[in-house]
Amino acid sequence: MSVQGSLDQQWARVRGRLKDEVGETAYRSWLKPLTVGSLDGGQLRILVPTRFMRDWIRTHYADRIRALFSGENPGVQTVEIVVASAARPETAPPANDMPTATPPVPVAANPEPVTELVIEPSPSLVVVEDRTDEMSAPLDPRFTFENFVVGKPNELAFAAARRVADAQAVPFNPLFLYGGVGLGKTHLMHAIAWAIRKKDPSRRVIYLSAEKFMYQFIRALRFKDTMAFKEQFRSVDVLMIDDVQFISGKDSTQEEFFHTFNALVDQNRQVIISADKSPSDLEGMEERLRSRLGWGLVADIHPTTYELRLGILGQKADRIGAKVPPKVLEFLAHKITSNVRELEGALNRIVAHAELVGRAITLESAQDVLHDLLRASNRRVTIEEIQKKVAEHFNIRLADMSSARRARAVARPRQVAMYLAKQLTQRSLPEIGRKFGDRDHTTVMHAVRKVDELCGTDPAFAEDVELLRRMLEG
Ligand SMILES: Nc1ncnc2c1ncn2[C@@H]1O[C@H](COP(=O)(O)OP(=O)(O)OP(=O)(O)O)[C@@H](O)[C@H]1O
Repeated sequence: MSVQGSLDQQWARVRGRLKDEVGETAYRSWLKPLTVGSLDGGQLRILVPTRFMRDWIRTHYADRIRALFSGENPGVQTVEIVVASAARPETAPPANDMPTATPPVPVAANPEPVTELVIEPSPSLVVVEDRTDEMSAPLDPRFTFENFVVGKPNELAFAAARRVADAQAVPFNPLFLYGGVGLGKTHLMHAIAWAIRKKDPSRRVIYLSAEKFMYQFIRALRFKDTMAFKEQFRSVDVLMIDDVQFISGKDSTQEEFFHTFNALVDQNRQVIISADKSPSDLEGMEERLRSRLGWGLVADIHPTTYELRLGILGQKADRIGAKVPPKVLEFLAHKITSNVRELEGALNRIVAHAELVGRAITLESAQDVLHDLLRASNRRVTIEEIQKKVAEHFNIRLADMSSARRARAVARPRQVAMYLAKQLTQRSLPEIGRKFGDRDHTTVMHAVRKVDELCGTDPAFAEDVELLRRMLEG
């Protein structure tokens, strides 16, 4: 037998093993179109029909191909994945990624721009309990309902997600979750998938980002495989598409999505969508799609509050078994207000640092570790901000910063705010006095002295003041 002949045979065996390992769907999508090229000085060339397949295979399968092939043929030391028209895909895709004079099956009036064709695939397609589909990546095990901290800003979205997960019949279609970056949309979607999976493993749930939906669609177009694409998406029980704003302005993907969406809703299958904006605010989205997206329940996730941030930090610290003093958690909840992802990142950094240096976490160490982060959010602090933070901290009304009330519960926080205004701003005593309900500069002076004195005698009070100072100045 020729060398090529035996390579072909070895490849056939390797492919058989790969098929068993990755499953029929992934095999058909990615591995079947590959052919074996030459073996030269230990380097085996595997030929793929397109550049994006090359990149995907390199990232996901090249190591495995090498391991299996060298088992068949010890002469194989490395595997190189190369684009070559010699590859023989069953579906006969074009030889490269660039558009040909007659592009494959342009189904919509406005074909996608060419750049969409080279979007890097990544394994974010998750098919829960569809065991035949090995394209699936696992759901994030941390993203469960149990790990989701509920507060005012997300209670509606949480309740809606729970309802969808628990209901026997489709309660509203679609469920549309929207909110800013890092506020828990993906977390809730995964939580729904986990809950459904637990309750009824036979239900087919697909979760994927709109970007991957588009990628799959374009790939199906290129491989003239749109029937399989449609079948895959229209036969599910629950379809979740994350970050749907991604397909704004992508007309043919929108078109396909619209049909998929309608087909599922018509069959009373649950559709769950997330986006960074409400359906009516999704620019670049066809009117009929926008309107359909708003037909079910639209639930927004608001920016976090201090209480929610503190709750999330507490839960997260417990979960990772880290001993973080409450003051540090409060400090973080005050300082990192952008989104939950950053909040978690900050906590992780502090915990990792403490473990590394073998020291307990303190307010000082936290501040050191997060120096860069805090500096970035650092601005010149104003008296108004000081008043607001101090009022929040001591749980009094902001109006009492300027009111005439003299009860200790109000007067003491007011003094603290004056003290901090003196410390943290360039304002003179009379200026500060004016901001606190037109008080005299001697009142401010007295407040500064009083707070100084209390800090010397009452450690808990000193700690409070220090915490506030750090929060305000970063
Ligand atoms: N209420 C919450 N309780 C616990 N963890 C949360 C909560 N909200 C968000 N998180 C966590 O914050 C991180 C970011 O959340 P997620 O990825 O779901 O955000 P997103 O809204 O999908 O953001 P993006 O718009 O970037 O996709 C995740 O680690 C998630 O677990």
